[in-house]
Amino acid sequence: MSEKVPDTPLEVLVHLLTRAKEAAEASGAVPEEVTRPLQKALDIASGLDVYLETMSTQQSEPLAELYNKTVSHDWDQVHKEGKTKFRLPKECITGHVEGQTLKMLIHMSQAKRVLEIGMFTGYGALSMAEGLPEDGCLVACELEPYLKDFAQPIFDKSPHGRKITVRTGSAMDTLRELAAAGEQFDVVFIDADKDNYINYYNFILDNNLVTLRGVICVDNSLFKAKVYLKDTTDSNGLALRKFNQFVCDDPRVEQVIIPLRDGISVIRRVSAASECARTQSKITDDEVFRGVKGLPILHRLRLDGKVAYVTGAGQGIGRAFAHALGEAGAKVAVVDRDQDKAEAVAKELLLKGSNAVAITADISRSEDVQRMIDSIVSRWGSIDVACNNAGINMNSASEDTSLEEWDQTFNVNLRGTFMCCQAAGRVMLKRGYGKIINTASMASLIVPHPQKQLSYNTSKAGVVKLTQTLGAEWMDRGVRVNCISPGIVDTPLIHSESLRPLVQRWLSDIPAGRLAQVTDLQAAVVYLASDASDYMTGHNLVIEGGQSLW
Ligand SMILES: C[S@@+](CC[C@H](N)C(=O)[O-])C[C@H]1O[C@@H](n2cnc3c(N)ncnc32)[C@H](O)[C@@H]1O
Repeated sequence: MSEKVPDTPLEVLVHLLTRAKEAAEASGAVPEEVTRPLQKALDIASGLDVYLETMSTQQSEPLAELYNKTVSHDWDQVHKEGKTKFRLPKECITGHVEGQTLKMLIHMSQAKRVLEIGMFTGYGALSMAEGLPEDGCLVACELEPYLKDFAQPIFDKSPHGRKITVRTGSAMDTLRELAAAGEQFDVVFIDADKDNYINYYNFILDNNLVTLRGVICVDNSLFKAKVYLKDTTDSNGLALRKFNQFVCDDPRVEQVIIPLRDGISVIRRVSAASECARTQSKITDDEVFRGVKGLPILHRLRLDGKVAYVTGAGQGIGRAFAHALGEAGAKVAVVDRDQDKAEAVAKELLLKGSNAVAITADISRSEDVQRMIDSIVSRWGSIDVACNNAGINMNSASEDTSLEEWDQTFNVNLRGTFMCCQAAGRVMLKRGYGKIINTASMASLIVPHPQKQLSYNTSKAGVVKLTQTLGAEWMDRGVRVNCISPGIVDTPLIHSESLRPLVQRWLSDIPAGRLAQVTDLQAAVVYLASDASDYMTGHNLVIEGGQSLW
């Protein structure tokens, strides 16, 4: 069996230490003070890759199949038969630990679009695709059409394979086509012909192929240590040395070389503002250009560290609101009259990595409302976002509506919402900051029919007026009060026997042609909870698929 050619600085080290140890043993005259540390150095160096392999999360089945198929393939024969232009060494493959690293980077950067330059048999491509969200996509550039046919059947076996599109031909041609089509990527992985690395890199930056907050990763940037060994004559080693220096001197970016396998450079663009200052470009350097507090718009919607509560969060709209606020980074108190439901939703949030607590409270009882506010403040120190969502709906013809129904509806929908606004508002006014979001209803604007719900409609109209009044009164003290008015939401309630026949009737009244899903309302609550909506108060944000327009 031919000896394995060392492929990384560490493998070179192991190779050299092994040779030294063999020479020492053969000579028989090397003292123990030398052979013992030599053996220790060899153990450390030769154990590292094995340890990293063992301790990194195991590869998926399709990746394992891709790896085995690649390393057992006769690439020399394929080349001899003229099926590939170049002789491809199986060592080209990124492999398990590097694949897992790339997948992790994709997760961490929350990338949705990835570009790979140099796919080989697709190990890196599939690893990165595994880290992408369901609607993510990866474009892989590969010179050899043979490799596309090799990889595709295994991509097809993976649920992530459909995210990958392989573009065969010269990578530079593909880059030009992508740039002409205005494509942009969050992560670009350069792993093709080494002497073209600088050209790929410059083309990507000059044509904005990588997004402003994107990352370029470069493989083999240590090139078996040849980038820093003085006696290097190897053309690829010299190309990589030149490339690393070029990137290091490039004021457009920051870079770090991670000494994993044969080296991975991670390169990110520095802010546009400093690039403009450097090039003295004529720009209007204001918050529109830089972003408020330097944040791009999507980051301004984040709620990291904010304390929120949602009433009626045990199901339906409230549950969706609680998830949305948690996903945006807030700590969420999940409040419901039903303890089991509140606990179940709080558990869902905890499972997703949010900080959550369940609180049982009936918001029509003033002592429950105060207890809810006090327990949130004592647990998390304050309240930034109050989502007063709990409500009830009863149907009756107006001439038959009992005072009991009227009082019950108003006690929860309007009196309860007022008590929550007041108790949360007192905490917020003291700090001079807060966001109150009430759930009103499209019924505050129109009279939904044919169902009869006088007390519900009037209570929700009251919620809008409550919102407008508090919004105007508290705005100059830092507390914004807005409400969301959903149309008819598709909840299990709607499918009850009595309401089911009405659904068809409602649908003919909705320009959107469907009922609202609770997920249709989630972005609105995050927007109203975030600093991005700071200039908005007393607003009734109607989300009803156009129903109130007809
Ligand atoms: C090191 S391998 C890539 C390994 C791959 N990233 C992986 O995850 O296993 C380099 C690949 O780049 C391809 N390549 C080389 N020059 C190219 C070019 N000019 N355009 C496109 N692909 C190229 C080669 O055919 C080869 O498959």
